Amino acid sequence: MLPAFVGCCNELVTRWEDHVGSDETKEIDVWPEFQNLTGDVISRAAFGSSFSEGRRIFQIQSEQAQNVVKMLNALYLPGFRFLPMQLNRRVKANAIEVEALLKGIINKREKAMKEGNASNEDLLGVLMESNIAETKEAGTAKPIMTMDDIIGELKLFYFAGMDTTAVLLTWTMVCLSMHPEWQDRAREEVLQVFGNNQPDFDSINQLKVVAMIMYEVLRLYPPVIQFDRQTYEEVELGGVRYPPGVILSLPIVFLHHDPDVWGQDADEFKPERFAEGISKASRSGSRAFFPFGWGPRICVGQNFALIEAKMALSNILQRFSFGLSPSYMHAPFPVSTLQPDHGAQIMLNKL
Ligand code: HEM
Repeated sequence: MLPAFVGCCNELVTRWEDHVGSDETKEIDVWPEFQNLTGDVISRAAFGSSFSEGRRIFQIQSEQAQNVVKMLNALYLPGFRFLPMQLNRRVKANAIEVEALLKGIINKREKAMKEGNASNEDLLGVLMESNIAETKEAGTAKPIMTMDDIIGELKLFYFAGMDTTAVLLTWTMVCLSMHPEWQDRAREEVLQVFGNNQPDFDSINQLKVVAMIMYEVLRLYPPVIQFDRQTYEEVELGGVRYPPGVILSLPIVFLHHDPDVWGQDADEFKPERFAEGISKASRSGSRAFFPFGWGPRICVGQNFALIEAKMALSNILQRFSFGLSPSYMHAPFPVSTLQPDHGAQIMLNKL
């Protein structure tokens, strides 16, 4: 996965350098930039050499997420989604195109595996190899994971892994623009650890200030603002008995802003609260901080996301200083993730 991170981050900062050119300072909307970055990273990590086909998939998946939000915000009428309205037709056409693209990639890989010249270093390779191994172990002719299962897993990785990390990076740039003293501290640390060399996997964990900043951004602007659980048997919670089938919502964003847990300065950007780790940051220990969920279904991509975000931020801090553009309007808005409603316009200065 590391070459995917390094290659994509380098492309991003080189493009930004070209964008600033010989000007002293130049505006850029970092929100679509980070969507492209995280889409590229997930495409390379998932599909390796089929990266350009992967890119088309993430464009469609992004559009699908917006379409779903449009549908949820529309007046609900039973059966409405089956009518041949423009939005319904678009959603259906998108779903067909993604399935066809994914089937094409999987078939190509299957053929290459049979011919013995496929790499299993990407997610698709890992999924297909483990499927073959598990099917052999089970001694059945029918594969354990069907084509539809593999397609479902790949789609999930796009949905789960792209916009989430893009919003983390976007709010980090916004917060560091609003708090230049933390931007300076982060840059100092990055330069101390990496100098002007390419940030590498082994040393990324030495970044303590950057980690504190990322946690504080994840607390204030959790990319996923709530998650749900459904009771499968009768349970008692906080003195209330719930029958099976009840959906319970955990509002991450409210808990992350609760003054009883975080103190009266709960709404302020103060990365120093994480100086001694997550468990000492709040009055409730680590129980009040769950940007990646909790329990057996906790986010499987959390390390992937944090390494990717730290690597991208380190590359940016090595080359640029930045601040908010006068055109920036602060409007966090929950779409499928907590996104900047009017973009995130940042003024970049080459160092
Ligand atoms: C800052 C970035 C990210 C955040 C905040 C985030 C957050 C979350 C949350 C809250 C959940 C639900 C957990 C639960 O129900 O307890 C989740 C699930 C998941 N995430 Fe992430 N995620 C991020 C990045 C990623 C990345 C980069 C990937 C893939 C490479 C990924 C893959 C997944 C998958 C596959 C699931 C479903 C796990 C399951 O149901 O077992 N996520 N994520």
